[in-house]
Amino acid sequence: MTIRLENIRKIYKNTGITAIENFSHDFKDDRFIVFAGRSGTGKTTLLNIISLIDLDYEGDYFLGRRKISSYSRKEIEILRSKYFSVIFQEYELLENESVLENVAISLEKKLFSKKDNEYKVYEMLKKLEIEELMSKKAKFLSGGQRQRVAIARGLIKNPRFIIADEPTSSVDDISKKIILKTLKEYVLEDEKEKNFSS
Ligand SMILES: Nc1ncnc2c1ncn2[C@@H]1O[C@H](COP(=O)(O)OP(=O)(O)OP(=O)(O)O)[C@@H](O)[C@H]1O
Repeated sequence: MTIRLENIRKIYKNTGITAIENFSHDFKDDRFIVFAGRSGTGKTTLLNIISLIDLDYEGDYFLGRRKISSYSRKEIEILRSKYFSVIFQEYELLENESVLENVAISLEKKLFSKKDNEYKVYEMLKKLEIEELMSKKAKFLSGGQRQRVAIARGLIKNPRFIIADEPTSSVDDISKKIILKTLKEYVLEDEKEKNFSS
């Protein structure tokens, strides 16, 4: 599946700032893409548009063959939760819940038994090297561990697209390495596993 952006222009109405001007690109779902650029060049703005958080822009956005603007708000919400996982720098966890609960929350509970869910979470935590923290409450975790929990939560629902805005900017070096390795492996792994075909 491809995301196609055509002539995207974003003006923040409150300030009149043009954050994106005439941006066009095709994004394939089997690529690991990094946006680099000076502060204020529109990276976060673009990620918000791609992940269907910001719908207020000019230009066309195609998800697969269909234009996003042809869907209702409700349908867009469903698309967002089905196809995207978004990971921000300021990760929000349920502080009084365990790591297991924090990650399992994004699984479709009705599809699996509790035991199956636990196993899936365990396997994902293992990839991020935090399986030993499974029963620990979120409030007792370090910054790097918290971000790894957020990544596990994003990946376990098997999204087509994972959008991460500076996911390693405020974590320790070991967490940084593990996060990048896991994200790359996820993107480049066999396509067959992912949510339905394009
Ligand atoms: N909510 C907003 N309202 C008004 N202007 C905004 C808003 N968010 C961003 N901007 C402006 O849009 C431009 C692009 O900002 P954006 O945050 O997308 O850049 P960035 O490349 O992600 O920056 P950084 O690397 O510092 O995170 C900037 O000039 C910024 O001031």
